[in-house]
Amino acid sequence: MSAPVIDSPAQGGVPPEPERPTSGGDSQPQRALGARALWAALPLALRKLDPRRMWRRPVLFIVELGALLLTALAIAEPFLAPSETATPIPGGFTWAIAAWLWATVLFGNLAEAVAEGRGKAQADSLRKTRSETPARVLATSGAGAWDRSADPAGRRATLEERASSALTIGDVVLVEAGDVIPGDGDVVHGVASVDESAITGESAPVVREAGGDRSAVTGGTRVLSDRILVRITSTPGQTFVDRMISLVEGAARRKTPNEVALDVLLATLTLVFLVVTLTLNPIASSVSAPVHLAVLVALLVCLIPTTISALLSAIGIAGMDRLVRRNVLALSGRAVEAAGDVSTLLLDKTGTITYGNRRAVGVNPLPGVDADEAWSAAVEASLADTTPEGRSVLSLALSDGPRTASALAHAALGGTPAAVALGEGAGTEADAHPAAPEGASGAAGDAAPSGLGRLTGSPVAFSATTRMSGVDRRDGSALRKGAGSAVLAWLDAAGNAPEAGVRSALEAEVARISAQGGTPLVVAEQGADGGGRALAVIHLKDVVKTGLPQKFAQLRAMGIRTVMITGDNEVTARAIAAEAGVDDVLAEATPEDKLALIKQEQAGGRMVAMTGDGTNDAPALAQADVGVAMNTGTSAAKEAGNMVDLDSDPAKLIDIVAIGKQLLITRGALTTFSIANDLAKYFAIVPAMFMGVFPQLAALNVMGLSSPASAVLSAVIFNAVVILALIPLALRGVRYRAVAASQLLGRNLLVFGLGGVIAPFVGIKLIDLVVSLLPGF
Ligand SMILES: Nc1ncnc2c1ncn2[C@@H]1O[C@H](COP(=O)(O)OP(=O)(O)OP(=O)(O)O)[C@@H](O)[C@H]1O
Ligand SMILES: [K+]
Ligand SMILES: [Mg+2]
Repeated sequence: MSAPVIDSPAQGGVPPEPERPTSGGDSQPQRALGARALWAALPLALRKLDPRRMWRRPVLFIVELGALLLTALAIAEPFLAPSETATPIPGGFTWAIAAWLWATVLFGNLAEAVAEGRGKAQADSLRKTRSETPARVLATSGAGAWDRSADPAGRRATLEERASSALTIGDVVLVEAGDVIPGDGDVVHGVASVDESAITGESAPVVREAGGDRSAVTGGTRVLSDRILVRITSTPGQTFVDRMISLVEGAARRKTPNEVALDVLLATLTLVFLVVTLTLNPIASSVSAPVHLAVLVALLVCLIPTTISALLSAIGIAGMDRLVRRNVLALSGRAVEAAGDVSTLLLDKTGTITYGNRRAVGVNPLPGVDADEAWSAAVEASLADTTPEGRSVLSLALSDGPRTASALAHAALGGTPAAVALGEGAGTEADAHPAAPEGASGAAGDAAPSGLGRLTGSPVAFSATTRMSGVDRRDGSALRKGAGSAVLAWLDAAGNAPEAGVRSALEAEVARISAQGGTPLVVAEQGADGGGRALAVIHLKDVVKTGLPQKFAQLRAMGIRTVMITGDNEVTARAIAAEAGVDDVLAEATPEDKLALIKQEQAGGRMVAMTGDGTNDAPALAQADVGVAMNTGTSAAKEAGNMVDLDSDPAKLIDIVAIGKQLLITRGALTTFSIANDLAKYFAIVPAMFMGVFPQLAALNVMGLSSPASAVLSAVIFNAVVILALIPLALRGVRYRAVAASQLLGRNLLVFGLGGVIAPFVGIKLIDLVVSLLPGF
């Protein structure tokens, strides 16, 4: 819990944001914003005074120029002939104003520096994961070594030791239990449990495996068991951890379009006040002596919106930092803002709503098909299927299938070229399986693609668009397994629609599996001569993540509609949707359908968030306003989204939306406060400036300030101090509560608008009481 150190006057009644402990990524136990944090940020704040950096913040840049000008004037003044001015100026006045203008700029820089400094400790601990590790690179040229369709020569792969910093995209490295993964990549062979705590802070190991939606691994994490082949997908220096570091340090941050727009508005306002101030003397010259330069600059600085300009970037950085503390990496500030306005959340099913560990648990023959034939077809249709689902069919057949199917599965699981490269004997799995006949393992010398044992023909890989996988046999016949509708359409197209009896049995089986939330895969065969039939239904099982219904109810209360979009069939989708508690489902969706749905929602003016993990979700993640990729997902998904959730928790969007809303509200509130504040300062300074000339103006001196010089200096001091006082609020954020936006707006206008008007009157008066003690003021 960060303790509010300085309470701003406008903050009354806004309870501090409740902060939960996060599972990890937060190496600082406390982020209390005390004097220590401000002190630690001072060097950076001083470096930010460099005009080459300053000009990006035009309002503060004007203040810096004013400070420079008055410093020069203060130095030169003793050597200049005294001239009469409208305001009586005591000695040291110019110095005092100049000093407080420097303080104003410094406080503005401090706000940004403190915000940036908060990620420092985490960045340092992330840096440790980037240490150099030796990598064992597969020396056979590129893909051939592990590609199943490669020439059998690929089996003679050798390993070459190389430094992790010398890896290039496309290298395939061998990583074994105990090794640190040398770079970001996708697992192309094998399954391993991986300790990702260095990045996620979560100590439970995660499973990473080839082929599916859980294939991405991050450099710097450690393999705990087994061995995997990883194809490197990013060059050293541009890895996920590198991006994380620059993110938590705020180095990668760019102004969001909204911030740019606000900046332009504030700069325009500044320009207007600049013109007003510059024309003051020429206009007043007929009735009055000129206004002293220090008073003019003070007036300008008090009128321009310094408060919000100083705090603007800190508010944005703090929003991203709050996400990091909840283990969400926002890769763009724009996404954080968009999150505040999200009204629809689309979620992928497998791996997002479910754990994504979809495994075959049964192969059920259809009427007229014997078990042997059904299982063998299921295995054969999975021989070339590299997805975890496909491999799970082989493992199931190996352990539970009839003898022929089991032997076939055994042949396929042993002796792939990749397995040879890994040093796996062609009989690793056979040892556990006595039924495996001699000679079934290893496919060397076979005419078939190496390692695929009995696969004679060309493999048909799974795609989310066809929703099928299988094999086209040499003799012209073909096997397919996949979504019921897809396989039936495949049979139908060749005039092989199953007869009524089979069809109803098939439908009953599909319905039975679907009703349990399982994924049914129908296996079918078509001969070269035209005949064809459905053979079996494979039951894939997955588990819904816990605690989702309550979380989705919370999203509903926030006005966000949740829609699950899945490639799975309607019944399965509905079963899972009911269990998870989402509002709506779109079933049998192809990647194009997902994309189209997002575009359609966006066309209706709605902000859309999407969470997903698969490569087939990537286009949708990229199109969504907020695209949250699960950390368990593929590199492509993580690349496409603008946020990554290290905890892979679809309900994380609740936090993301709350933080986005809080960011928008905080910025709105502080903008209101800043502008209301500046108007009030006008009443302090203008009467003071001309009181000598127009005594009637004394009526405007409602605060009863001690002298014109004290009034001007007090206003400048207040203007600087208010920035410092509001830094904690800017970083912590105005508390967001799930109430109607209009209610929130009204309340904030009242608190921050009224507060902004009243605060300077009280503050300036108090400062004036102190300043008036100075001689001459
Ligand atoms: N290895 C496979 N072989 C054949 N068909 C498959 C395979 N894996 C999945 N399918 C079928 O294709 C459909 C779409 O699969 P996929 O996992 O790509 O869907 P998705 O759009 O990512 O949706 P979700 O991940 O939410 O289930 C599945 O529902 C299933 O019917
Ligand atoms: K100001
Ligand atoms: Mg998916």
